[in-house]
Amino acid sequence: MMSTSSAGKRFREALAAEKPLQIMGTVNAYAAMMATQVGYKAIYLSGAGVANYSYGLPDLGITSLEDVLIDARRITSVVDTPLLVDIDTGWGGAFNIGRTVKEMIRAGVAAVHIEDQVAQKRCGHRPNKEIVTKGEMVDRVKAAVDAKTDSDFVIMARTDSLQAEGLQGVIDRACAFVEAGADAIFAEAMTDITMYKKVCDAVKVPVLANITEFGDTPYYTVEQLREQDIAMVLYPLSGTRAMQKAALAVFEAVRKEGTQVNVLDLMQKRVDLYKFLDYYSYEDKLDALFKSEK
Ligand SMILES: C[C@](O)(C(=O)O)[C@H](CC(=O)O)C(=O)O
Ligand SMILES: [Mg+2]
Repeated sequence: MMSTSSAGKRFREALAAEKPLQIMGTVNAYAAMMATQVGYKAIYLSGAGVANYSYGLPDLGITSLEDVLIDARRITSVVDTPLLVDIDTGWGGAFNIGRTVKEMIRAGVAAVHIEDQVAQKRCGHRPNKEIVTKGEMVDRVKAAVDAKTDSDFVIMARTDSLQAEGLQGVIDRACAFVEAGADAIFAEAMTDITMYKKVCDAVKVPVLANITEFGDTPYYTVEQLREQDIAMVLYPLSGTRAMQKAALAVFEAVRKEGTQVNVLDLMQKRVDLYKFLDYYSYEDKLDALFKSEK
């Protein structure tokens, strides 16, 4: 049963129900179904995920609004779980950002995060990131907030400023973005757990911690982050990275050994696939249809 309440409202309900809210990255519709059935109350479409795995491109601001919308729509078509989407820098000036927000809401997305990097952005956990001025990012946030057609839709402002401006820069920016109407803050690439509390204390909106792998942030637990007052924990690509590693092992084994028998354990079984897809109920309907035609 698809829900009738707005996706933004469902995201806010999830935030109220779980602290910190675990947000699991789901690179495609099927991953979204699995994460939902495992019990995640919110899911995520990663910009890096779309670029890397849907388009075979690095996460450098090369993909566009429509590229991300295609993947977002596929997810919102099959699950009600509120979806947070990475819109990078919003893909342009104020009018572009406004259009991005409206299209995301139309696509059934619950929340987006927009960041203060230059258009030619990098992954948040890479060196030499360049950021726009606080004023320019405030304009981005205002354009995003202004474009909301659902007041419950969540605009999360991400700041990549730790590298260039230190923690004080992060805090100053976060406060300015909240002032401009941001509903939540994404404190990107924090390097020490105590930084989170300082950001949370400075702003009165929910703050997200990105616990991505192989980056600048240690693997803080939900428990540790709760103590810092963090409201959301993001795992943008955890399942996806595991999928790629398993697939590579299978590709290599079949090529080398001429059979897949030694890598079957890396694969999801047909019965499990069908369970997550609710395949059997489709088959039952099909059987009933054919029977009634006889
Ligand atoms: C969250 C992120 O923006 C993403 O696109 O998933 C990336 C994640 C990553 O590269 O590990 C980021 O942190 O920049
Ligand atoms: Mg990203």
